Amino acid sequence: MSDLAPHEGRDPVVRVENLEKGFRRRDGSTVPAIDGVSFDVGPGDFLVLLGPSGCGKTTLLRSIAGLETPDTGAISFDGRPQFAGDRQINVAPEKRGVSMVFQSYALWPHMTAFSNVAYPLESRRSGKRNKTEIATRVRETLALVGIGELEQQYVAQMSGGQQQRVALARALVSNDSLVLFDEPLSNVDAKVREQLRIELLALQRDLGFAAIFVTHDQDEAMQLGTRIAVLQEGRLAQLASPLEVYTRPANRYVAQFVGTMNESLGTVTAIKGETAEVDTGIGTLTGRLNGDSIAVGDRVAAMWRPESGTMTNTDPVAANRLRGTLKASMFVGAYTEQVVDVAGQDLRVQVPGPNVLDTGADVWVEVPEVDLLVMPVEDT
Ligand SMILES: Nc1ncnc2c1ncn2[C@@H]1O[C@H](COP(=O)(O)OP(=O)(O)OP(=O)(O)O)[C@@H](O)[C@H]1O
Repeated sequence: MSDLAPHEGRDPVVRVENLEKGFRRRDGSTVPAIDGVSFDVGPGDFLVLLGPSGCGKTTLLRSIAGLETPDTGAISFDGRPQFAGDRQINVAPEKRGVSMVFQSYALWPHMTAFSNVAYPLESRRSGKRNKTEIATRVRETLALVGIGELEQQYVAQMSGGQQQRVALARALVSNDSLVLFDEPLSNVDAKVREQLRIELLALQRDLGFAAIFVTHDQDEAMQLGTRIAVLQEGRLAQLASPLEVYTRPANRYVAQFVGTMNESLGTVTAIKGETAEVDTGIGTLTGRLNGDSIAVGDRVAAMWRPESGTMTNTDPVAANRLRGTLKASMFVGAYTEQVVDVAGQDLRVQVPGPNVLDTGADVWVEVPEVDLLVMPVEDT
């Protein structure tokens, strides 16, 4: 899959073309960590690379930073080649003019916040700035990420959240047009993580840099990304807006990985226009075709999201009525997550407010046709 598009006459901030990178295993086999990936990142884009462990996110990000050398393909920044396999071009990381924030912070613990943040300016562009200019810029940046008062504190004496703010300041201090993030929020607790996400988005919008952000956390991807690239064994399974990835997943792998899906496997018994009827172990389900070339007799997955279903104790009239027993009810605050046993399969339904039915009650689950996706099963 490719996502190269013209950007109104100007070069994209990042262009990745047909990138490939394999790692040799001890047994002599090769793992294709990046397998023919192409995409553009425009000015101000926030691209999230999402996927499970081992799908190639970090290798792709490190290749863009210049910390990993791809086998073939090309990477350019603003039209300037950084890597070109066929032309032996491979610009050194420190010459690429990008900043990176790591999961491990990668700070010097026995140096102050100020010294850590000043480092890129002193090492990379010392010729252009004098000491006073550097100090002003460092202080501005520390204030920007909310730790102006900690400038003389040693990093080793800071909380995880404060250290990650120092790492963020160090990435922003050079004012690069591209900042790369490798799971930067996974070592801080849930509340701090949430706060840092909000601040990061505001900073990115205000400063206007393009971001590429690696995560395996689909909530984080949905919250941060202007676009999400879902990776599957080194390939791009889908690259689209969070809304599109959620409502029109490109395949079953994406549907299963992003958000929660109820899934019943079955066989197509009829197709009418964009709608298919599927014979499943829990009854006949009707939904939207989500995939090319699905035919009668094909093995498919009927999938729908917990918030698309409704649960009642009276027989509904519409299609996709499923009779079951309320197995569990979990009040989560904004909604109640219901688990309904339908012919031995646990289905999840989210209903607003608290539950009014007793566990063990006979219930009906109803799913609108438009919210049920019929997907091929052979492509995962
Ligand atoms: N230095 C290496 N030597 C050999 N194999 C490697 C090396 N680095 C990565 N791999 C392999 O390449 C594949 C992609 O790894 P990568 O770290 O990019 O995945 P990831 O999606 O970032 O995973 P995680 O979320 O766990 O960091 C995996 O199969 C991994 O085992």
